[in-house]
Amino acid sequence: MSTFRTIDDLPADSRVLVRLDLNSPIEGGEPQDNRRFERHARTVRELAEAGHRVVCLAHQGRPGSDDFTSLSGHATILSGHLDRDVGFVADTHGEDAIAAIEALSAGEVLLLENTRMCDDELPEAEPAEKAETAYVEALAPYFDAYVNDAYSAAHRKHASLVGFPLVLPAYAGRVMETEYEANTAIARKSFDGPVTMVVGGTKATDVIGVMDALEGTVDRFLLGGVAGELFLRAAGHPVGVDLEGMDLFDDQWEANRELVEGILEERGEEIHLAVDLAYEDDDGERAEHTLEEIDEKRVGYLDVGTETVEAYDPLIRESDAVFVKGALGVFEDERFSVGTVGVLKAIAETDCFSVVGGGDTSRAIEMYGLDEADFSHVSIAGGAYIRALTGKSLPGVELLQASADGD
Ligand SMILES: Nc1ncnc2c1ncn2[C@@H]1O[C@H](COP(=O)(O)OP(=O)(O)OP(=O)(O)O)[C@@H](O)[C@H]1O
Ligand SMILES: O=C(O)[C@H](O)COP(=O)(O)O
Repeated sequence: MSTFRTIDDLPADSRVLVRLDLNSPIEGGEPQDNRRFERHARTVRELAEAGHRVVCLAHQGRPGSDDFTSLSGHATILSGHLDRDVGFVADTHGEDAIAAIEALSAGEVLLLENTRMCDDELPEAEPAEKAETAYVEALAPYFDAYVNDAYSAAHRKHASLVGFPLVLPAYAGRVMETEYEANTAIARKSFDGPVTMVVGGTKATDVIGVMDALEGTVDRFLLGGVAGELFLRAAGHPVGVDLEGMDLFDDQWEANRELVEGILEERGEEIHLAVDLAYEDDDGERAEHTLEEIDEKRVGYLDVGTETVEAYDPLIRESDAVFVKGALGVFEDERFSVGTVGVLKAIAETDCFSVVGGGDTSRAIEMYGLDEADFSHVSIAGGAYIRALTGKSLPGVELLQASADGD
């Protein structure tokens, strides 16, 4: 484990400023409950039950985007998970925020307004600069400690993530601890048997970068999704191209072509590609093509095929560790969930160390009735998970370590 201080080390009766990541899908203007609330509730509950005064910070969306909203609905959802009131004030650091902070009693919880509604939060800048913003200077004097629980945002150098830990003693929350442990395992742990990575999803550029960075760490990659088709294209199969109206493959192919061809040529033995692919036929049913049958891409492929799942299954079962980044198909449609659910089931049935990352992909676990307890860790991080896999440190994490070292 790192040299963080954790919330176990907090002095009694602290006034604690806690950074959470409650960034959520927004539907009809309302945040949708998801794993992030449940996970962060554990940290907040512990702090409140220990008698600290707990003031939470979080962001939602980016200025100008449709999901850039107030956090009032987030307070309601968090409150439901905690089974205790979460006060909300529609102010980031002005008079109303300060009055609400001052009115807080031991064990009470307050959520301040979306950090990104404060001009000082964005853009990214060095911690020393962020520590001198009006935002940090206005809030910090009201607190004894800063807790960063927002592992999934810890790759951002925003004021609420890097400013406060410079001016307040900083501690890791429970989510920060567990995410850090699991997501850096690929770099820190050594495994006796094969290490496998399941790679899919739509963000091919990201995952291909991960594959490049993990040379020598991962023994084999099982591919599907968009990245899988790009590798098949590099192997000479006429897939991985955009059909009319599609915008998934060609740009990512241009951006990654050399890398994909290089990986395939130099590390081909590590790369396992689909042997069949699934599509929607004219009757709206799932249908499959073997690679041999594909002489031209005529349909959009939405999943790996059944034979591919059969080929991947034993490779997973003999692994000592499996990391998942991205779904093997459009699992949100049950007809095209075979690949994603097939590999997740195989992982769940083994004792291997397993991490499932990516907000979209991890949703398949509850959608298809799998038990989260059958995985070592289901990450709530997207970009931060990618960075951890590629061995990069996160500014928010570094500052927690620096804060502990400075004592
Ligand atoms: N062949 C495919 N064509 C189109 N979409 C696909 C295909 N295969 C998988 N997907 C989609 O990929 C999505 C999941 O991958 P994504 O790249 O969003 O990664 P993630 O790691 O789960 O999420 P995030 O990085 O956003 O946290 C799923 O929603 C699925 O529908
Ligand atoms: O949802 C996330 O992945 C994090 O909250 C980071 O959000 P961002 O990409 O808008 O910084």
